[in-house]
Amino acid sequence: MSSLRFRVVEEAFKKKAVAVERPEERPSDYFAKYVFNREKMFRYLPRTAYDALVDAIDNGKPLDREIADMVAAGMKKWAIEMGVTHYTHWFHPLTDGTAEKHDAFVEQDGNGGVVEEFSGKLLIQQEGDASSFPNGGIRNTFEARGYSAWDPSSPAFIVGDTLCIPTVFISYTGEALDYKAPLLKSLGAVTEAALDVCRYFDKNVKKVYSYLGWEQEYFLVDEGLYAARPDLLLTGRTLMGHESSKNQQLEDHYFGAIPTRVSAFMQELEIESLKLGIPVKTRHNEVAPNQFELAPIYEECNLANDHNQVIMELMRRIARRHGFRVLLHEKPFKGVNGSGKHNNWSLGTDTGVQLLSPGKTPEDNLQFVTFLVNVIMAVYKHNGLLKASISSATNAHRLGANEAPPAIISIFLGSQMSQVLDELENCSDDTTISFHGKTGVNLNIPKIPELLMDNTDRNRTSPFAFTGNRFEFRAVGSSANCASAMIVLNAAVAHQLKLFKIEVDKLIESGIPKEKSILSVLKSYIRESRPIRFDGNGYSDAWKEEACRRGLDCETSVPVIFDAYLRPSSIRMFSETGVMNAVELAARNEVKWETYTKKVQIEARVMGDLVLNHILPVATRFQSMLLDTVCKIKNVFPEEEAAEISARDIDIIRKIAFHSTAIQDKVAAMVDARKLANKIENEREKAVAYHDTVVPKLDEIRYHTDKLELMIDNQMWPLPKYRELLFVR
Ligand SMILES: NC(=O)CC[C@H](N)C(=O)O
Repeated sequence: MSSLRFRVVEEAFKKKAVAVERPEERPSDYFAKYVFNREKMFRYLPRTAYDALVDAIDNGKPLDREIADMVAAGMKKWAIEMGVTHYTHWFHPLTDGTAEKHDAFVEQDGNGGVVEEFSGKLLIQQEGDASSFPNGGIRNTFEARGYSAWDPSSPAFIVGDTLCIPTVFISYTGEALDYKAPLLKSLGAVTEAALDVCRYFDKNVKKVYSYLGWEQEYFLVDEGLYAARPDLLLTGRTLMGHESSKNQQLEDHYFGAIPTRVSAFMQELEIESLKLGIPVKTRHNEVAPNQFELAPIYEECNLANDHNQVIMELMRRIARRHGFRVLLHEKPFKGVNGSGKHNNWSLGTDTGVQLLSPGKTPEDNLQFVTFLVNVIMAVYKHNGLLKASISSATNAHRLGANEAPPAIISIFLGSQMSQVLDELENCSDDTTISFHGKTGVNLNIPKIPELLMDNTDRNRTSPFAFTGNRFEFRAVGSSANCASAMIVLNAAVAHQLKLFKIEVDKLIESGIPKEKSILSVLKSYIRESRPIRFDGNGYSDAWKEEACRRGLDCETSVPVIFDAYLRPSSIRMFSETGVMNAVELAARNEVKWETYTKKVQIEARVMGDLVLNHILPVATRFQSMLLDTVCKIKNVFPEEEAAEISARDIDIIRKIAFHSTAIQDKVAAMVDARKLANKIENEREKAVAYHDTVVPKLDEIRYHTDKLELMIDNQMWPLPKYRELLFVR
């Protein structure tokens, strides 16, 4: 009998919700308690330092050393009052995680004692060992320096006894080694390009913001059960497991009553998030059993992304206090919904206009259509690159099934907006615009309903859906750093808006009125970008064929998908927007290929260990028990009767032999494939070899193991089964 499995199941069943200590104040009182936000800046900084810092945050003005010293002193004072003893530069290396190295404030005072100090120098910049983080060959170990530099646009915050300072991480030669540096550059590019275009419509606009509202999906699994699954522990997903008879078919989990242990976890997570200034808003059961979702109110993109990184860490920590492990993997369980992190993206102005929201007047709507069509055009031109931005070894398991979009980027507009664009494209130039003297311009832009139906049912299979006032990039994976997708999207839209402006300006210079120039360019874009628009079922084979015919990127091999970063059109787009140069792009791809290989390699090793040391020995033992029974039957009964009685057991013995042999052979083949792939030096070719020769073996081994799970005595099966992992809570 498998004692560990039964013990953990029994213990999990006994667990009760952990009591959560609720603060006495209301959320609005403790919101951002641990954040050095404007209110605290005002309180703890001299006026000159406050003004300079606000100018740096709002307008990117550089801060001088003297001001940095004042800011550091104010931050330290606040942090020490909050009981803080350490500080850290907090950054996002290319690992899909965060990094922090804590230093105490203490310094020797020269008299045998210590004082607590924190200078502007330490706030602004710190040296780190770049070669110990993924760097794609940019830093060799013998010249390993890199440094982290303060990002004043994201406020410092306190976790435990440590003051965390958001920073970018770059090599000494200036290349970005993280997600934040290129994200900030892409945001600078898009807000500047969008501002230029906004000025066609409103000269009073001074600033444009790029917003992000992420939705974090995740699973919770009881900690004991998790510990009894080496595959979950080491790879984040189950490499084997026959599907549970009941899973999500009844659609009874989605939006259902939140289980009590989970509800306690969510309450604590929300309290801690609010204290860190994260405006968490929505919580609910997701589609798969034991799957849940959390979403905040949207924020400026860089801040929103920092908050997502903070919250993933918080989830991991708080889950453990509640006897759970949180699974952020995109597809922890085969056959049920995977987890996405839908990125709701939009642009807005300092005058309060949402640029992707239909307006009330025809002029407003021309502005709306301008931004809408340019986004569509950017996504069309860079659809392969956008796919590369969300692709990973883990997300590959999720795409294409259970409400996750397929591995082809297309845009869902919904019938109303599609109709508006069709009408625009087909109307003649003269009938489109008519002037009414000085009172303004009458644009015969088709009437756009103010409230567009958010047709969520039909956009479920769309990777990029328009939802009335924003786009929802649904293909992003739950474990990803949103920045990967946001860098590409913001940069591509920035580039597109710049091209648009050049074209429109040329027409205006040739004497064509502004509105007419804008419309004429838009019409050509609507025509050109038509292939990216698709409102149908993204899962159908017909769409796959159709998408290839339309010239959309239909590549499904993750390592090959990454090639999109190095296409001339991508390099041009990134360099012309100043977001990344060719060296950085090449280095990042090295990291992507290497990470892909290592993830598959780890899975292959875990799989080999599990089947050889956990599953096959049990299969043999059970088979031998059946053989015993068959022999005993033979001793007791006449030959014919014995054959009849033991027929079922003999059948199972044969099947176990068949599947066990298959597993043995396939593990050997997988090991050979790995050995061969490991000899390849080129990272891209190695990743391709892993994809083509190792990944299929994992699926084949799983097939046979899952068959064994169905025939071996339940008492003997060593790993917690899907029904236990998904339904015990
Ligand atoms: N209801 C939903 O939106 C499901 C989304 C799905 N879990 C995904 O992978 O994206």
